Order: sequence, then C-alpha cells, then structure tokens
Amino acid sequence: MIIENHKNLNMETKRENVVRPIDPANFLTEETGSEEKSPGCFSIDFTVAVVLPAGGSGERTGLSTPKQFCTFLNRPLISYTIQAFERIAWIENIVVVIAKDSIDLMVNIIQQFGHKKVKVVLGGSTRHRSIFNGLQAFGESEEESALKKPKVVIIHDAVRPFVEEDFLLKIAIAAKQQGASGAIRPLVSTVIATTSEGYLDHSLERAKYRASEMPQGFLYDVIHQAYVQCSETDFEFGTECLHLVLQYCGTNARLIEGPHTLWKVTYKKDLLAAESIIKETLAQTACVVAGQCEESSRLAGALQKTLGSQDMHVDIVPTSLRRSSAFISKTWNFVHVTVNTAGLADVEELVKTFEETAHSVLYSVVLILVHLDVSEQTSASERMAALGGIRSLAAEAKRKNILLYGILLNPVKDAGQWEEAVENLSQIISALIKERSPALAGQLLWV
Ligand SMILES: Nc1ccn([C@@H]2O[C@H](COP(=O)(O)OP(=O)(O)OP(=O)(O)O)[C@@H](O)[C@H]2O)c(=O)n1
Ligand SMILES: O=C(CO)[C@H](O)[C@H](O)COP(=O)(O)O
Repeated sequence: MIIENHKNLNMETKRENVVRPIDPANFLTEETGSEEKSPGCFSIDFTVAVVLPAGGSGERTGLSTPKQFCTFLNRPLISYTIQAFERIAWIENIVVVIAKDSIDLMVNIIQQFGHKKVKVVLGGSTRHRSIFNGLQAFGESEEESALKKPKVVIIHDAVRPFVEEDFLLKIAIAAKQQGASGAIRPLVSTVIATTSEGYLDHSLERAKYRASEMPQGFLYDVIHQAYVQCSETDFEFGTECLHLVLQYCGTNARLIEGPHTLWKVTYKKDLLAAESIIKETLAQTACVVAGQCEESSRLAGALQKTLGSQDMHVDIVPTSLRRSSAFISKTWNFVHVTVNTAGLADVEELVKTFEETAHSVLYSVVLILVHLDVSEQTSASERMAALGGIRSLAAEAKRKNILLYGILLNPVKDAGQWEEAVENLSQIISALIKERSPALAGQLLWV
C-alpha cells in the first residue's frame, strides 16, 4: 500500500548504532546466499559527492503528495534513494534539493531514518535550477556552511531509488577521466517527430538512439561552469545536464549502459512497482529460529526445504543464538519455531533485540511464531489459549515496525499429512513475508 502523506511517519526510532545490512536497492543483482558485497570494499582516490534533485511536485502521478515523499513499507521514497548512496563509504556528502514547503518534512525524514551524510538545500522552479542550487552548496570552504568541493559530483534524481554501488563506481571513474558520464538504456519505444497538425513527420531509427537516464557524473568544475554559463532558456526548458556540459564546456560525456532498475518513478504505477521490487527483494531470505528437540529440528529442516523451493534462502539458527547480531543483520524475516511450550517470552525477547539493534528502522521486520503442540493431552482450545497473548505483543511490536504473526500447527502422525501440513505452512509463511501486511499483525492462523 502506498501512503500519500507523511502523517504515519511516527514510529519510534533509534538513530544511534543503526545496523546497516544489505539494502535492497543495492543487492538486487546479488545472488542470495552468496557472499555479501561489503559496502566500502571499493576504494577511490578522489572525492565524490552527490546532488539529489527532489524539489519537484510530481504532477504526473496525479497525487497531491510529491512522489518523493510518498511512503511504502512505512518509509518515504526519498529515504530509499538516500540510503542507496549513504551506505557507500566513498561518497562523502549528499545534497538533497527540496522545495520550500517540504523542508520541515525532509528534516523529519532525515531524523527519523537516521540519515547522516545529508545536507538540505532549497529547490528552484525547474529541475535545472534545483540542480544548480544543489551544486552551489559546495564551495572553497571560506563559508562555514559550505561543503568541501568534491572532485566529482554525481547527480541523480531522488525518484530513482534502485541504484547500485558498482554502477555508481563506473559513473564516478568515467566522470573523473572524461569530465562527464551518464547512464543510458535502450529505447523501449520508437521516437517519432510529429507535425503541428498531429501527423507523422518522421521517425528515428531506434537502434541508433538511447534513453538518457540517471545517475550522471561530472568533474565538479565542469558542471558548475556549464550552469554558470547556461541561458535562461536552458534553465527553464532544458532536461539534460550532459547537453549543458557539451554545449558550454565542450565535454563529450562517456555513456554507460545501466540496469533497467534505474528507471524514474514518474506515474502512480511506478510507485507500486517500486514497492513490489522492495518487497520481493526483502523476501529473498529468512531465518528459522528453532530449539534442539527432535520435533523442532524436523520442522525447521522441512521449512528450510520447502521455503527454499520457493526461492527463499533460509538459515536455521538455534534458539540459544537468537540474540546474536551476526544472524539478525542478514535478514528482515524470522520464523520462530516452538514445540509444546508457546514461547511467547522468547518472542518478546526477539522483539526487544530488534529494537535494541535498531533493526526495524529502515525496513519492517516480519516475525512469525510457529507453534506445534505434540502433547496428546492438550485440547485445540487450550493450544489456542496458550498463544492468546500474541495479540497484545503484536500491537506493541507493530509500533516498532515489527510485524508479528502466529501460526498454530496441528500435530499429525501420518507422513503424507505431515508433508501437506508443512507445504501449507510454508505457503502461509511465504505469503506473510511477501505481503508484510500490518493489518494481519497479531492474527493467529491455524494449519
Ligand atoms: N523544480 C524541480 C523539478 C523537479 N525536480 C526533481 O527532478 C527529478 C526528476 O524530475 P521529474 O520526474 O520530472 O519530477 P517532477 O517534476 O516532480 O514530476 P512532474 O514532472 O510529473 O511534475 C525529481 O526528483 C524532482 O523532484 C527538482 O528538484 N526541482
Ligand atoms: O533523464 C533525465 C536526464 O537525462 C532526467 O531524469 C529527466 O530529464 C528528467 O526530466 P523530466 O523532469 O522531464 O522527467
């Protein structure tokens, strides 16, 4: 669900000590389970800063909230984009250019999501004016408020949340060597010229043309000079920074084909697409926390197999290690298996750990309690009653962006029925993880 305004941005946060595990914006192309590409593993011997123009009104979405502030999964779009840059060690500063009316909102977002490298600058009436304002935030340090002028500046629309470190590195290096660089994509439709009467004038040979996307990189002095020299017409109607540096500085940009995920959120449907990419990426991994008893291990192993067959990488962690940050930081999805004893105290402890490690600040954490009662004396209603406390626990957890669900697994002896039950259980777990629905938090399901 996309939320149009920011009124629900009120969950408690802990800004210190924020765990910075893999960001979906940066692990889209990584294979799940393979060694994590550690942020900061690239080294670069020149300074790089970023300007994110975010001063537009997003008219084409048809929504009253500018698209960069629309929220999904409890977080505004702009925060995903900022995070995609902020986690990169070689990026020093991020200047975010914001319209006057949204400055307070932006300051709140920075505080709530613990963004640390960001400076907010006032936007202009067009994208080029906003970008120029952003560039002027850098100086020779004689002004106290000025940021140190970088060698290379990357310009990236705030409404393109999926940008990866390896591609940014290519853009930064090419910009340093060539003076300017930019992302391109093959055209998906043919470009045609029309007559003023609305007839076809001519069409372009599609294979010869490319769509110009973002990010783009520049030697700071080159792009700054281009903006200093450009005309009012450029400021008012221009759409291409690469064109400005060619026209005013004679710099031919190096063009690099980027991934399709660089697309710009422009229409309402793009917001839905961005949300589903994030959900899909978050659902690639899970951790099953299980005790050592035979039933626990058997159930955990069966879940690992069935969820694995749905393309989810599942680690099994013994209950004794549940507070270890080494496994917590690897995923945002947890299945806690308990046998005979409901284990609500363990669940409460896990919630506390997520809170203490600020694990749910950037993404919602899904925690599913799967309870199997094999003791023959317990009636169905007693089993339900044992998990009755989950509702209040879930209400408390939800305030911390942790979505707690309960599933009661009916004991079965027959091997065929067991397999069917595990299959059903995995389907439900997988749906809860993929949907991340706050409305279902606190519900007790029965398999
Ligand atoms: N005066 C402006 C206009 C646009 N932008 C930013 O430039 C980026 C790309 O522009 P676009 O997709 O056109 O955004 P909007 O202008 O907001 O959208 P629309 O044209 O639909 O109103 C966005 O991050 C937008 O916020 C900006 O900083 N200042
Ligand atoms: O792709 C781009 C530059 O090459 C820009 O994102 C694009 O020009 C923005 O333009 P508009 O505001 O018209 O959508």
